[in-house]
Amino acid sequence: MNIGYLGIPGSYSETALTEYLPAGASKTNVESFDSLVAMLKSGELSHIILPVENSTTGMITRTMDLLKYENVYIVDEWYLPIENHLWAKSKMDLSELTHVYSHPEAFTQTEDYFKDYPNIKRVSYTDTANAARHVAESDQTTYAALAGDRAGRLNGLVKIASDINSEQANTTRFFILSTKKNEELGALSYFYIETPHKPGALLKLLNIFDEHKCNLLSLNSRPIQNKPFRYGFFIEVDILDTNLGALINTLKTESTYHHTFGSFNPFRGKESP
Ligand SMILES: O=C(O)C(=O)Cc1ccccc1
Repeated sequence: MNIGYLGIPGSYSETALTEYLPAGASKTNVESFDSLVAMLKSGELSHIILPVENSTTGMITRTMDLLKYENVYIVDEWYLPIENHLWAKSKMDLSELTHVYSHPEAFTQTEDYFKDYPNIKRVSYTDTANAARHVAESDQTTYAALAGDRAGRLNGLVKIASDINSEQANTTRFFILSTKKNEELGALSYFYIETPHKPGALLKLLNIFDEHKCNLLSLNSRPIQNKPFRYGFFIEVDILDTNLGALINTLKTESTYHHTFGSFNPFRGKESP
């Protein structure tokens, strides 16, 4: 098992993967979400880990949108509590700060904090750990990185602002994906479905879940590319009392496009060492 993750050691994806990693599996660092999906499809990686949902900001569309039309499946999930900190080369006053480097997802989670610092320029970087490395290697003492503890410490930086998330309980959910479905059924399933553009189409779809005794866990609508103001739906359900095969067959009758991301078991928490 060779699992690809975004960034370099210390990134949130790598931290989640280090906690998740099954015995004997290896980690491969990759520069972008697109490359991770491409390397999974080509067979270069057997699995990838992607951040997919955040407790503060909801579905992470920049990853989920990459999966809609691919034959990839969710085999497991992991939850990582995330504290974003500001890291610089040395102790400094926040008023001296000119640039903050980070992954866009970390900026989304800390939006409120930066309202008080309108002069600080936020610069997108490949991942939070690479942003920390960039600040460590730069000559500029007015630069900082927005990143987690491991990224800051691994790059020898100094914390200048601690836990600046907009919400206190900030947790990110990760999916572990493969091109092979789990052989055994898990308790959860996840779908992406496009319906005919007709009155009642979504209602018909939701009725199917009801008829198959599925507890709906989440529903997110996303614009369909090149079809302005038309939407597809990501739907997550509990399938404990459901015949998944029968459910999928019925869903197909009411959808113009349908992908089932297999089924998987819910996160049970970190095992104690
Ligand atoms: O940039 C990282 O460290 C990542 O792994 C992406 C990310 C950023 C913020 C929250 C979760 C994942």
